[in-house]
Amino acid sequence: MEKGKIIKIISNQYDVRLESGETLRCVAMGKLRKRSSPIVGDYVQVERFEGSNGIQRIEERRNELRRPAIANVDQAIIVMSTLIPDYSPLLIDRLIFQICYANIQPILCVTKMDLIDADSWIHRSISEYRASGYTVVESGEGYDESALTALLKDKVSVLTGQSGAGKSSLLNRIEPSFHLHTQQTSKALGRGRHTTRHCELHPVAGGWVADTPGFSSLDFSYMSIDALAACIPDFQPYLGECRFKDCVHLKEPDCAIKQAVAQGKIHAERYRHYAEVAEQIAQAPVRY
Ligand SMILES: Nc1nc2c(ncn2[C@@H]2O[C@H](COP(=O)(O)OP(=O)(O)OP(=O)(O)O)[C@@H](O)[C@H]2O)c(=O)[nH]1
Ligand SMILES: [Zn+2]
Repeated sequence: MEKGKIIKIISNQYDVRLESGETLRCVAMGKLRKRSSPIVGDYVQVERFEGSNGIQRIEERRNELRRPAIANVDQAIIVMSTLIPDYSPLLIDRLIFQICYANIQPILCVTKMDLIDADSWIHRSISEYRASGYTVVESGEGYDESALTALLKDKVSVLTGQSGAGKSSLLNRIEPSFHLHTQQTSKALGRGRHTTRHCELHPVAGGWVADTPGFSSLDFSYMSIDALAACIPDFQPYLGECRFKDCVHLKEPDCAIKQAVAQGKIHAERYRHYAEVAEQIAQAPVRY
Protein backbone atom coordinates (compact mmCIF):
# COMPACT_ATOMS: atom_id res chain seq x y z
CA MET A 1 0.00 0.00 0.00
CA GLU A 2 1.25 3.51 -0.81
CA LYS A 3 0.27 6.86 0.64
CA GLY A 4 -0.69 9.89 -1.40
CA LYS A 5 -2.89 12.95 -1.73
CA ILE A 6 -5.81 13.34 -4.14
CA ILE A 7 -5.11 16.33 -6.35
CA LYS A 8 -7.83 15.95 -8.98
CA ILE A 9 -11.13 14.17 -9.52
CA ILE A 10 -12.72 13.56 -12.87
CA SER A 11 -16.04 11.73 -12.54
CA ASN A 12 -15.07 8.45 -10.87
CA GLN A 13 -11.33 8.70 -11.37
CA TYR A 14 -8.89 10.14 -8.90
CA ASP A 15 -5.39 11.48 -9.51
CA VAL A 16 -3.29 10.66 -6.47
CA ARG A 17 0.10 12.31 -5.98
CA LEU A 18 2.30 9.75 -4.21
CA GLU A 19 5.02 10.70 -1.77
CA SER A 20 7.55 9.74 -4.47
CA GLY A 21 6.16 12.53 -6.70
CA GLU A 22 4.50 10.13 -9.11
CA THR A 23 0.83 10.75 -10.00
CA LEU A 24 -1.33 7.64 -10.11
CA ARG A 25 -4.83 7.49 -11.60
CA CYS A 26 -7.07 5.46 -9.32
CA VAL A 27 -10.65 4.36 -8.73
CA ALA A 28 -12.32 4.07 -5.33
CA MET A 29 -12.68 0.51 -4.13
CA GLY A 30 -16.22 -0.78 -3.54
CA LYS A 31 -16.13 -0.95 0.24
CA LEU A 32 -14.95 2.66 0.36
CA ARG A 33 -17.62 4.10 -1.90
CA LYS A 34 -20.40 2.91 0.42
CA ARG A 35 -19.10 4.94 3.37
CA SER A 36 -17.78 8.26 2.12
CA SER A 37 -16.51 9.35 -1.22
CA PRO A 38 -12.98 10.64 -1.49
CA ILE A 39 -12.54 14.37 -2.16
CA VAL A 40 -9.65 16.52 -3.34
CA GLY A 41 -7.09 17.00 -0.58
CA ASP A 42 -7.74 13.60 1.01
CA TYR A 43 -4.77 11.57 2.13
CA VAL A 44 -5.36 8.06 0.88
CA GLN A 45 -3.81 4.60 0.81
CA VAL A 46 -3.65 3.16 -2.70
CA GLU A 47 -2.89 -0.24 -4.07
CA ARG A 48 -1.63 -1.01 -7.54
CA PHE A 49 -3.46 -3.64 -9.54
CA GLU A 50 -3.00 -4.72 -13.09
CA GLY A 51 -5.12 -2.49 -15.29
CA SER A 52 -6.25 -0.07 -12.59
CA ASN A 53 -5.22 1.22 -9.19
CA GLY A 54 -7.51 1.39 -6.20
CA ILE A 55 -7.98 3.73 -3.26
CA GLN A 56 -8.35 1.46 -0.25
CA ARG A 57 -8.51 3.89 2.63
CA ILE A 58 -9.08 7.58 3.37
CA GLU A 59 -7.16 9.03 6.30
CA GLU A 60 -9.16 11.06 8.79
CA ARG A 61 -9.73 14.65 7.60
CA ARG A 62 -8.35 17.53 9.61
CA ASN A 63 -11.00 19.81 8.15
CA GLU A 64 -13.36 19.80 5.21
CA LEU A 65 -15.00 22.41 3.01
CA ARG A 66 -18.26 21.71 1.20
CA ARG A 67 -18.24 24.11 -1.71
CA PRO A 68 -15.71 23.47 -3.15
CA ALA A 69 -15.39 19.99 -1.65
CA ILE A 70 -11.84 19.88 -0.40
CA ALA A 71 -10.17 18.32 2.63
CA ASN A 72 -7.15 19.11 4.80
CA VAL A 73 -6.84 22.76 3.87
CA ASP A 74 -3.92 24.43 5.68
CA GLN A 75 -4.77 28.05 4.97
CA ALA A 76 -7.22 30.34 3.23
CA ILE A 77 -5.82 33.41 1.55
CA ILE A 78 -8.13 36.39 1.56
CA VAL A 79 -7.29 38.31 -1.59
CA MET A 80 -8.38 41.92 -1.06
CA SER A 81 -7.61 44.73 -3.46
CA THR A 82 -6.90 48.28 -2.34
CA LEU A 83 -9.13 49.65 -5.12
CA ILE A 84 -11.44 48.21 -7.79
CA PRO A 85 -13.14 46.66 -5.89
CA ASP A 86 -12.62 48.83 -2.80
CA TYR A 87 -10.77 47.56 0.26
CA SER A 88 -13.26 46.50 2.93
CA PRO A 89 -12.38 45.60 6.55
CA LEU A 90 -15.99 44.44 6.99
CA LEU A 91 -15.56 41.85 4.25
CA ILE A 92 -12.09 40.87 5.52
CA ASP A 93 -13.44 40.27 9.02
CA ARG A 94 -16.46 38.33 7.79
CA LEU A 95 -14.15 36.10 5.77
CA ILE A 96 -11.82 35.68 8.76
CA PHE A 97 -14.80 34.50 10.84
CA GLN A 98 -15.83 31.95 8.22
CA ILE A 99 -12.30 30.66 7.72
CA CYS A 100 -11.51 30.35 11.43
CA TYR A 101 -14.87 28.68 12.04
CA ALA A 102 -13.82 26.00 9.56
CA ASN A 103 -10.63 25.51 11.58
CA ILE A 104 -8.44 26.94 8.83
CA GLN A 105 -5.67 29.53 9.17
CA PRO A 106 -6.52 32.88 7.50
CA ILE A 107 -3.92 34.92 5.64
CA LEU A 108 -4.63 38.37 4.26
CA CYS A 109 -3.11 39.29 0.91
CA VAL A 110 -3.69 42.90 -0.11
CA THR A 111 -3.33 43.33 -3.87
CA LYS A 112 -3.02 46.37 -6.12
CA MET A 113 -0.79 48.09 -3.53
CA ASP A 114 0.73 49.94 -6.48
CA LEU A 115 -2.53 51.88 -6.84
CA ILE A 116 -2.46 53.69 -3.46
CA ASP A 117 -0.40 56.54 -2.02
CA ALA A 118 1.96 56.23 0.91
CA ASP A 119 -0.49 58.11 3.17
CA SER A 120 -3.54 55.96 2.37
CA TRP A 121 -5.59 54.71 5.35
CA ILE A 122 -5.16 51.20 3.98
CA HIS A 123 -1.56 51.12 5.26
CA ARG A 124 -2.90 51.80 8.76
CA SER A 125 -5.48 49.06 8.41
CA ILE A 126 -2.78 46.59 7.34
CA SER A 127 -0.65 47.51 10.38
CA GLU A 128 -3.67 47.00 12.60
CA TYR A 129 -4.27 43.46 11.28
CA ARG A 130 -0.60 42.68 11.88
CA ALA A 131 -0.80 44.10 15.41
CA SER A 132 -3.79 41.80 16.06
CA GLY A 133 -1.64 38.81 15.10
CA TYR A 134 -2.76 38.18 11.53
CA THR A 135 -0.34 37.42 8.71
CA VAL A 136 -0.62 40.05 6.00
CA VAL A 137 1.25 40.11 2.70
CA GLU A 138 1.28 43.06 0.36
CA SER A 139 1.19 42.48 -3.36
CA GLY A 140 1.04 44.49 -6.54
CA GLU A 141 2.55 45.14 -9.91
CA GLY A 142 6.29 45.47 -9.45
CA TYR A 143 6.13 44.07 -5.91
CA ASP A 144 8.38 41.38 -4.55
CA GLU A 145 6.06 38.40 -3.99
CA SER A 146 8.56 36.27 -2.07
CA ALA A 147 6.66 36.57 1.23
CA LEU A 148 3.57 34.98 -0.31
CA THR A 149 5.63 32.41 -2.17
CA ALA A 150 7.23 31.33 1.12
CA LEU A 151 3.81 31.01 2.77
CA LEU A 152 2.47 28.74 0.02
CA LYS A 153 5.33 26.24 0.14
CA ASP A 154 4.33 22.74 1.32
CA LYS A 155 0.79 23.94 2.15
CA VAL A 156 -2.68 23.38 0.71
CA SER A 157 -4.27 26.79 0.20
CA VAL A 158 -7.62 28.06 -0.99
CA LEU A 159 -7.99 31.60 -2.26
CA THR A 160 -11.02 33.70 -1.57
CA GLY A 161 -11.95 37.23 -2.52
CA GLN A 162 -14.24 39.32 -4.63
CA SER A 163 -14.32 39.07 -8.37
CA GLY A 164 -11.61 41.34 -9.76
CA ALA A 165 -9.55 41.37 -6.54
CA GLY A 166 -6.66 39.95 -8.52
CA LYS A 167 -6.61 36.24 -7.62
CA SER A 168 -5.66 34.95 -11.07
CA SER A 169 -3.19 37.80 -11.70
CA LEU A 170 -1.47 36.96 -8.44
CA LEU A 171 -1.18 33.25 -9.15
CA ASN A 172 0.08 33.91 -12.65
CA ARG A 173 2.69 36.30 -11.32
CA ILE A 174 4.10 33.84 -8.84
CA GLU A 175 3.65 30.68 -10.92
CA PRO A 176 3.74 31.19 -14.67
CA SER A 177 2.71 27.56 -15.26
CA PHE A 178 -0.58 28.18 -13.43
CA HIS A 179 -2.28 29.83 -16.40
CA LEU A 180 -1.37 26.98 -18.69
CA HIS A 181 -2.50 24.44 -16.15
CA THR A 182 -5.95 25.99 -15.60
CA GLN A 183 -6.46 26.55 -19.32
CA GLN A 184 -5.74 22.93 -20.12
CA THR A 185 -8.21 21.79 -17.49
CA SER A 186 -10.98 24.11 -18.72
CA LYS A 187 -10.41 22.89 -22.24
CA ALA A 188 -10.54 19.25 -21.23
CA LEU A 189 -13.69 19.62 -19.16
CA GLY A 190 -15.64 22.39 -20.85
CA ARG A 191 -16.22 25.73 -19.19
CA GLY A 192 -19.49 25.22 -17.33
CA ARG A 193 -18.33 22.05 -15.72
CA HIS A 194 -15.12 23.70 -14.60
CA THR A 195 -16.87 26.41 -12.64
CA THR A 196 -19.39 24.25 -10.81
CA ARG A 197 -18.32 20.68 -10.13
CA HIS A 198 -14.66 20.41 -10.73
CA CYS A 199 -12.00 21.06 -8.13
CA GLU A 200 -8.32 20.54 -8.56
CA LEU A 201 -5.14 21.26 -6.63
CA HIS A 202 -2.54 23.02 -8.75
CA PRO A 203 1.15 23.01 -7.93
CA VAL A 204 2.08 26.61 -7.07
CA ALA A 205 5.38 27.73 -5.50
CA GLY A 206 6.11 24.33 -3.97
CA GLY A 207 2.63 23.96 -2.46
CA TRP A 208 -0.92 23.30 -3.65
CA VAL A 209 -3.61 25.82 -4.48
CA ALA A 210 -7.26 24.92 -5.12
CA ASP A 211 -8.51 26.36 -8.37
CA THR A 212 -12.01 27.18 -7.14
CA PRO A 213 -12.48 29.94 -4.58
CA GLY A 214 -13.62 28.91 -1.13
CA PHE A 215 -15.89 30.86 1.22
CA SER A 216 -17.73 32.71 -1.53
CA SER A 217 -21.05 32.75 0.33
CA LEU A 218 -21.32 34.86 3.45
CA ASP A 219 -24.01 32.80 5.09
CA PHE A 220 -23.60 32.62 8.86
CA SER A 221 -26.83 30.79 9.68
CA TYR A 222 -25.07 27.47 10.29
CA MET A 223 -22.93 28.96 13.08
CA SER A 224 -23.52 29.00 16.80
CA ILE A 225 -22.61 32.28 18.49
CA ASP A 226 -20.39 30.77 21.18
CA ALA A 227 -18.46 28.67 18.67
CA LEU A 228 -17.99 31.80 16.56
CA ALA A 229 -16.63 33.80 19.51
CA ALA A 230 -14.36 30.89 20.44
CA CYS A 231 -12.75 30.71 17.00
CA ILE A 232 -11.88 34.40 16.59
CA PRO A 233 -8.11 34.66 17.17
CA ASP A 234 -8.31 38.18 18.74
CA PHE A 235 -10.73 36.90 21.40
CA GLN A 236 -8.75 33.83 22.38
CA PRO A 237 -6.63 35.27 25.25
CA TYR A 238 -9.79 36.49 27.05
CA LEU A 239 -12.11 33.52 26.66
CA GLY A 240 -13.28 31.98 29.93
CA GLU A 241 -12.69 35.19 31.87
CA CYS A 242 -16.22 36.61 31.60
CA ARG A 243 -18.54 36.58 34.65
CA PHE A 244 -21.00 34.25 32.93
CA LYS A 245 -19.76 30.96 31.56
CA ASP A 246 -22.12 31.17 28.59
CA CYS A 247 -21.34 34.84 27.85
CA VAL A 248 -21.66 35.68 24.16
CA HIS A 249 -20.01 39.08 24.72
CA LEU A 250 -22.92 41.24 23.60
CA LYS A 251 -25.13 42.66 26.40
CA GLU A 252 -23.71 40.79 29.41
CA PRO A 253 -22.07 42.68 32.31
CA ASP A 254 -18.46 41.94 33.36
CA CYS A 255 -17.52 40.64 29.95
CA ALA A 256 -13.76 40.15 29.49
CA ILE A 257 -14.01 40.58 25.73
CA LYS A 258 -15.79 43.93 26.00
CA GLN A 259 -13.28 45.03 28.64
CA ALA A 260 -10.43 44.14 26.29
CA VAL A 261 -12.15 46.20 23.56
CA ALA A 262 -12.51 49.17 25.95
CA GLN A 263 -8.81 48.91 26.84
CA GLY A 264 -7.84 48.83 23.16
CA LYS A 265 -6.49 45.26 23.39
CA ILE A 266 -9.05 43.97 20.89
CA HIS A 267 -9.58 46.15 17.85
CA ALA A 268 -12.97 47.85 18.28
CA GLU A 269 -13.93 47.53 14.64
CA ARG A 270 -13.40 43.76 14.60
CA TYR A 271 -15.48 43.44 17.78
CA ARG A 272 -18.24 45.47 16.08
CA HIS A 273 -18.13 43.16 13.06
CA TYR A 274 -18.37 40.17 15.41
CA ALA A 275 -21.35 41.73 17.21
CA GLU A 276 -23.16 42.33 13.91
CA VAL A 277 -22.72 38.72 12.82
CA ALA A 278 -23.67 37.44 16.30
CA GLU A 279 -26.90 39.53 16.24
CA GLN A 280 -27.61 38.17 12.80
CA ILE A 281 -27.20 34.58 14.03
CA ALA A 282 -29.33 35.29 17.13
CA GLN A 283 -32.18 36.68 15.03
CA ALA A 284 -32.15 33.92 12.43
CA PRO A 285 -35.04 31.48 12.80
CA VAL A 286 -33.93 28.21 14.38
CA ARG A 287 -33.67 25.56 11.71
CA TYR A 288 -34.41 21.93 12.36
N1 LIG B 1 -2.53 47.76 -10.74
C1 LIG B 1 -2.77 46.50 -10.47
N2 LIG B 1 -3.76 45.86 -11.12
C2 LIG B 1 -4.00 44.56 -10.83
C3 LIG B 1 -3.23 43.85 -9.85
N3 LIG B 1 -3.70 42.59 -9.76
C4 LIG B 1 -4.73 42.51 -10.63
N4 LIG B 1 -4.92 43.68 -11.28
C5 LIG B 1 -5.97 43.96 -12.31
O1 LIG B 1 -7.24 43.72 -11.73
C6 LIG B 1 -8.14 43.10 -12.67
C7 LIG B 1 -8.74 41.84 -12.09
O2 LIG B 1 -7.72 40.88 -11.84
P1 LIG B 1 -7.99 39.29 -11.85
O3 LIG B 1 -6.71 38.65 -11.52
O4 LIG B 1 -8.68 38.89 -13.07
O5 LIG B 1 -9.01 39.16 -10.62
P2 LIG B 1 -9.69 37.82 -10.03
O6 LIG B 1 -9.72 37.98 -8.56
O7 LIG B 1 -9.01 36.61 -10.55
O8 LIG B 1 -11.14 37.96 -10.61
P3 LIG B 1 -12.24 36.80 -10.91
O9 LIG B 1 -11.65 35.90 -11.94
O10 LIG B 1 -13.42 37.56 -11.40
O11 LIG B 1 -12.50 36.12 -9.59
C8 LIG B 1 -7.32 42.89 -13.93
O12 LIG B 1 -7.63 43.93 -14.81
C9 LIG B 1 -5.88 42.98 -13.46
O13 LIG B 1 -5.04 43.47 -14.48
C10 LIG B 1 -2.18 44.57 -9.19
O14 LIG B 1 -1.47 44.06 -8.31
N5 LIG B 1 -1.99 45.89 -9.54
ZN1 LIG C 1 -18.08 37.97 27.50
